[in-house]
Amino acid sequence: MDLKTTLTHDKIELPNNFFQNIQKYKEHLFKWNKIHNLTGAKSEQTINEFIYDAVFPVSFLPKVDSLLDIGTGAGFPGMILAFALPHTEVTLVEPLTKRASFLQFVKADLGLDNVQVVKKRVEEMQPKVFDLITSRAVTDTKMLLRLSKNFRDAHSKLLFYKGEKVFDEIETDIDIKHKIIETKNRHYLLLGEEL
Ligand SMILES: C[S@@+](CC[C@H](N)C(=O)[O-])C[C@H]1O[C@@H](n2cnc3c(N)ncnc32)[C@H](O)[C@@H]1O
Repeated sequence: MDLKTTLTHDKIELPNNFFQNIQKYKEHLFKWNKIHNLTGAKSEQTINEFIYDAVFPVSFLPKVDSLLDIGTGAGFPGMILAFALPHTEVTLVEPLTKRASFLQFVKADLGLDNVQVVKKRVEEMQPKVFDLITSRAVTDTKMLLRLSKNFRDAHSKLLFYKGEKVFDEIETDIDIKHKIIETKNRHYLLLGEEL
């Protein structure tokens, strides 16, 4: 996949320095991933697919001032969204030392003023309301709703990156409005009282 061509074709609005940041991020990820097991995505092709998957929601998300990404791992989707949304304060919560250190290194090296890395489990964070909460490949929807309780109010939106299992997950007692945005490889589950 040629990431730039695909994103330009999809008319996804991105800041001027987005691809510069992506280039540096990928270089760091390749180096760190050789030593530490940061992500299963090893080839450039797979990493480009992960980046596309992370950033695609910019095409349908409302403007948000603050974002919490639960379990960012090596950067998906929170770090990629932070490159795409430089005016959004992005908090990345990740308990594993190596992954949190990598995120902190990327923040420092790329000079990302809008990123904060919290090396904790989300349950250990002080309560605070965010406009948007994201999460990919961490746990099921019911548990994510439980884990995010202290970090949202009636105005907040949640965006969970899901596969086809999403249909089973939303059949259980979820008492919040939702929409599913489907692409070829992804079911984006958007939730919120005000949808
Ligand atoms: C399978 S990885 C997915 C990482 C990344 N979101 C991605 O899609 O590539 C799950 C991540 O969630 C983190 N995690 C697990 N439980 C968590 C919790 N309670 N709070 C915050 N992060 C958690 C793990 O440390 C791990 O890095």
